[in-house]
Amino acid sequence: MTLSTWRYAHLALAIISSVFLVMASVTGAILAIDAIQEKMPAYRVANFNEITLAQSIPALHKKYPEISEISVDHNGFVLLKAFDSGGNEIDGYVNPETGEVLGKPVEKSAFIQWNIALHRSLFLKETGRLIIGVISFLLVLIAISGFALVVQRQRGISKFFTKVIKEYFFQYYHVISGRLILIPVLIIALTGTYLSTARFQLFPLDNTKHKEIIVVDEIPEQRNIADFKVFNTTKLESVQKVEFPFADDPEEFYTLKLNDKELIVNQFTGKIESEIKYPITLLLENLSLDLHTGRTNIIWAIVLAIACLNILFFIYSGFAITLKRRATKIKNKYKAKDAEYILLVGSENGSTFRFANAIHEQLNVQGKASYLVQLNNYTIFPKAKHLLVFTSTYGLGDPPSNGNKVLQLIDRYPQKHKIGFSVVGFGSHAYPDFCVFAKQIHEKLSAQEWANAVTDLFTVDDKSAVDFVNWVKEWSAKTEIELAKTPALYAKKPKGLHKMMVLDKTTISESEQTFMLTIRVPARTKFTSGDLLAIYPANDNRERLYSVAKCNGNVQLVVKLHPEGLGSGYLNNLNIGSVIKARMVTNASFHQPKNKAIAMIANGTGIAPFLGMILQGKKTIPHSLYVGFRNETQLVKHHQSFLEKQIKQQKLQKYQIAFSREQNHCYVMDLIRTDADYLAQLLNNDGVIMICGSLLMQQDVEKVLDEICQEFNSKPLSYYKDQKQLLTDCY
Ligand SMILES: Cc1cc2nc3c(=O)[nH]c(=O)nc-3n(C[C@H](O)[C@H](O)[C@H](O)COP(=O)(O)O)c2cc1C
Repeated sequence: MTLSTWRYAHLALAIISSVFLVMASVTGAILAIDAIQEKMPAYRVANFNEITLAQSIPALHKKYPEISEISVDHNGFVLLKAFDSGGNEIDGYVNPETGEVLGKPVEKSAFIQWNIALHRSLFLKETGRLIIGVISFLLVLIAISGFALVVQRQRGISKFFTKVIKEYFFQYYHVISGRLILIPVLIIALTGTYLSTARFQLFPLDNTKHKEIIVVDEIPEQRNIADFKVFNTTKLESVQKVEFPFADDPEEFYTLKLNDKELIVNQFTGKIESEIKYPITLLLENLSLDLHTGRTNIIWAIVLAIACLNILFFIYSGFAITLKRRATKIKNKYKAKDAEYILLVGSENGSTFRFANAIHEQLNVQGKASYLVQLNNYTIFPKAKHLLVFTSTYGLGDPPSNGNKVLQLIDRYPQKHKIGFSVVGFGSHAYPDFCVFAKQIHEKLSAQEWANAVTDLFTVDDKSAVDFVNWVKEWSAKTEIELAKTPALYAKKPKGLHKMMVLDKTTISESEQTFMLTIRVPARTKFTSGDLLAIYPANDNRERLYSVAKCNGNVQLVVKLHPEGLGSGYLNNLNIGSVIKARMVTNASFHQPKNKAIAMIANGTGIAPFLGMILQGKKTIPHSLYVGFRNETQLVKHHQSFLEKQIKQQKLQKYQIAFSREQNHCYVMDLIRTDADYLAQLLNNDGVIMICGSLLMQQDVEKVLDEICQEFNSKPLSYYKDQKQLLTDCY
């Protein structure tokens, strides 16, 4: 069967059974937890597996002269029904070796009984049991089709447990957890199905009865139960129930109901008078019950509980995968017969549609008659000038399911006039057959008389917008049709954005092109100085990142307005009270090291994260700052007064400012040179240097620091870099 057939079978079965499966999984998990709990007051004695009936029965008789029955449940608890020598009735769990009463059997709570009824029969009696039986069987089929899908995805049974390539969260964990929990799910499903069939007596019944017993042996004078062979060879663990003889009458016997057979035993001689072996169907029913409920083994009960919860995750993630696949809507303004640009898309999970749609929309905006269609809808396109094929590859270089017929269709529908074509393959180098199906289409089209290749085959690895733009540039140049060439436009839209409000903003002027913004982030946002704020100024996927200071729980940015700057222009246009959509990006490699002396080096807007780090600093840890600006502007004065305040509060040990365009022309490198001794010592004493600002400044500063390290510490700067004593965030 092909991948898509298995996939449709898997999906159809899941849809049909999902509601019942959810109910059965939830109640199943509750009952599995109940089975675990049931074992908690442990009435099972330590050497239970060793005790024989010959040891237990005489011991119990000593304490309880009148015993009617002993039963042993699936937990290994021994339940005694008897009267003691005082004539008191006993009905409880006992120690089988001493007769000590350990506890009373407890009835299942109403809640658990309600769950059992729902799980077994949906409160619909026989009809419900039938439905549950069918659902169990569907679960068997789902597990089998799921197994086949994993085998196909991993390319063979032998690679079943090899690495799964992560495409996205739901797809990845659906496969990963599916592989791990497949066997328990299959066992739950098979045993559930068997229990239902047994309930409806689909297998022939075994009505074997004990033969009529005629006792021929004489009654011995002394009866010694401990010597009965059958009691000596029967351990408690293989016993379900022992029914005791009513009276000292030769017609009364012991009835031993064991796990696999039933025996009638002479109460005077210990002779087995009759034996019935249970039919295999009954043994299977008991085994199914043990496996389905986890009643005999706590570890298995835990596995069952996990498997039930996992079924819920399968259902959720399975539907999330399907919805993602189906989310792609095709909107066409033109009909196939009128269109000049035919965009044929082969896609399994929908991502290739995103790229094709981006081209389709641009052609439409330019008034070109574009028609987007799935590969399998290939037909005659009477007015087509350009055929663009965008297709992914699956399995062993196989087509995606909406493109599995296209190679035959190309043969069946030869176009009637010359058409230019171009093929873009979407695939992943993680798979050995990279973009093989796109190659096949390219070759197929190249062999058609009517087809002219406008470009060579282009390939896109792992949905790379940059790779895609390489094709856009080439096709656009060849056809002279203008298309957007910024990769960000073809990349995935950002997710997880939060609303954030502008609390404060300084203004710019002719002499001051840098401004400061204070933004309130949602209450539970975790961030610290040195992290980045990601904004999307054009409401598309173009992202701009700004290094932040954390001041009183708010984000503080220092931004320089660039003439054509997308991000800086957007931020500058915001007013106090404006709300933006943005997200915080953790920048762990530029977090303030704890309990270490720090020298901070910055130029221009690079001061931003340090303003927060100084505020967050401790009085006992020395922090120093070296910063360079062009001119002494209003904002710089604002920074100065902030730094003075921090010096007074002992959060900052010292700071120095260099102005490159003021009279004395000083650069941040000059400040570092004059403090060489201090910085060399700082590094020697395990301190850290942090640099934030322009890449050019970083290069120059690192050069000077290297000279200092060589001169004072006889070590290169790279030594301290390796020790993580030099942290940088430059742009
Ligand atoms: C199960 C599976 C099998 C894949 N097999 C291949 C393959 O054989 N060759 C390849 O180049 N890419 C392979 N890929 C990667 C996809 O072709 C690639 O992610 C593509 O961008 C998906 O596009 P779509 O979302 O439009 O289907 C495979 C992906 C998955 C999930």
